[in-house]
Amino acid sequence: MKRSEINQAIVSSGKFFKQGGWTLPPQPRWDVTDFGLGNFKNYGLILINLAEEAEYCEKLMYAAKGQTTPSHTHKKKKEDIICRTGELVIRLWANDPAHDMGQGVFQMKVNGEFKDFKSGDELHLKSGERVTIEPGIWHEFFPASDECIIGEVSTANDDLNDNFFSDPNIGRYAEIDEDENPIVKLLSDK
Ligand SMILES: O=C[C@@H](O)[C@@H](O)[C@H](O)CO
Repeated sequence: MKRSEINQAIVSSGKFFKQGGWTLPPQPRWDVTDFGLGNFKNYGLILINLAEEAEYCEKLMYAAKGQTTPSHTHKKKKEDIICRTGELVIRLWANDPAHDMGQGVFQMKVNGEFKDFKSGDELHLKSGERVTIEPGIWHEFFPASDECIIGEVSTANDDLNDNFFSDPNIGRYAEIDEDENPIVKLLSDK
């Protein structure tokens, strides 16, 4: 992923956050990723780590229509994914969709109430709605609206060691082609 694309993503998502009244903290901890796939328009996510403590974590995220966060799971982290602005689609599986034949049946909390799901089901979250994802549940998400602000409130976050993707070609952080100077230092920058 080119540094110019990262810079542009920070500027355009920053405008959208501002427009929606989401004031960012001083020195936001930006994390912009194409999941190592080199196709940010289709596989991309912009994250800001708001709180990172040993017990809990909070993130604010942005995705534009067409950008999927590919299927993955966490072994330790339990998280609420919250649609803050726009509409978000989340696909859920009981097992790795690379191997799951759609037999898994499970329950998950949506807006605090248990609902039944089977592997591959899509959940549409409108602004203000949330889903509680238990460790071991596989999920991918993408906006149904042109742009989407997504919240995450979770137990401890460890992006280096607790993200397991279905696609073995995926890496959590982007490989960066330094075609221009960074406008901010990313979490993944040395
Ligand atoms: O589901 C998404 C989240 O867990 C993100 O916080 C994670 O960084 C995506 O790899």
